[in-house]
Amino acid sequence: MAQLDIVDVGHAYAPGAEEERWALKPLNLTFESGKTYALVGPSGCGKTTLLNILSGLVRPSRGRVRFDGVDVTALPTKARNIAQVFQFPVIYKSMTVYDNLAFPLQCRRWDKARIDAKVQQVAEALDLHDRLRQPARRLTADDKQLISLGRGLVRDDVAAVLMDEPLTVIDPQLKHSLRRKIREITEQFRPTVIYVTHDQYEAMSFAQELLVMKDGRAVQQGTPEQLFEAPSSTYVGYFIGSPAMNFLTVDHGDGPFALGGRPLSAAWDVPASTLKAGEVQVGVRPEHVRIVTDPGPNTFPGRLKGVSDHGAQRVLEVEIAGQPVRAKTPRDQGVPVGEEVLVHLPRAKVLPYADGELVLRS
Ligand SMILES: Nc1ncnc2c1ncn2[C@@H]1O[C@H](COP(=O)(O)OP(=O)(O)OP(=O)(O)O)[C@@H](O)[C@H]1O
Repeated sequence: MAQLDIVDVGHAYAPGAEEERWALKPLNLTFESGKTYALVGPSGCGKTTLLNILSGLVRPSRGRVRFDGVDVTALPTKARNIAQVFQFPVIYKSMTVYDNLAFPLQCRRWDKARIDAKVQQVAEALDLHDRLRQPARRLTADDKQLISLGRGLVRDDVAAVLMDEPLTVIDPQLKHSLRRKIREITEQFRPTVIYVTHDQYEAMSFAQELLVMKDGRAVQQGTPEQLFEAPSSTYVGYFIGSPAMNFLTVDHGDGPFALGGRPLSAAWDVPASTLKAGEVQVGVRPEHVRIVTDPGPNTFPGRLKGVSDHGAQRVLEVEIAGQPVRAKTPRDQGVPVGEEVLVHLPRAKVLPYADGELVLRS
């Protein structure tokens, strides 16, 4: 498996377009060997363009693509030695499951015994070992998608596995198990994986690192935990997490922040001199918001506006100083009686944002 480097790569579909309108603004990225990455963001943010630049389907308007230090920018897809899994499973319909998995190795002229050992190993991992003699066309869509992945994994020399929304056509009830299966397999075989999805939950539960994209830019890269605990912008805070992060506009003068006339402390102090005139917000995840019975620091009177069920948890819709706040609480905690509630925002989990960007600890 290879390390993939994107060096000052940018792309415009319309030649001559000004850089601000490029589908992918010039950027530098490293995808380390053996790690799983998810490119995540709303439709049109440039995920597929970046993936296609890695696969060679799109030649970037600018910059270089390197696999293990070798410049592959000018190489076509088939010379890059990558495996691809698309939205729709790609299988050889007339072949058995065995032959689908064996085909890439036959093309590489492996001997029969070696092919057999490798196909058996990968089929075991995919849970397809008892269906190797079946025609591949008879399998369900999720199993066909596993074959697409398996065809990449049988090759020892594959540089990376690129997946573009591989769960799109899978039945909702099978998505969860297929995602778990793909994750188990990638942990076992440790390929370099770049996985494109617009679904943040899919990205968070699959990848070791996420790259959040917006308007052709990579706005934050980090582990699921880093993106959850410290979104670098309100955009990432809204995009990652369910429900989204709460953002509350606060008053700020020379002293600490205030919400509805009461002091509100953030995880770190932000000197007033570092804040420009724009809007200042604090962000706090619904998972960290607490409904309490006693007044205290960072505790605000609120009104309970609604309750919704999220499986094992409930989401309480509260209003503090006229602003909506969501609290995610375990189901067994019960629902407060009456409309008047006290809401605690734990200081360590309250992050400061100015003009939509996280204010870093100075
Ligand atoms: N072949 C193309 N020709 C012209 N413009 C394109 C082409 N492909 C993509 N674009 C534009 O480039 C931008 C980025 O598209 P891209 O498909 O990379 O985004 P995406 O995040 O993968 O979105 P989606 O999830 O909808 O595929 C969009 O504005 C899109 O309309």
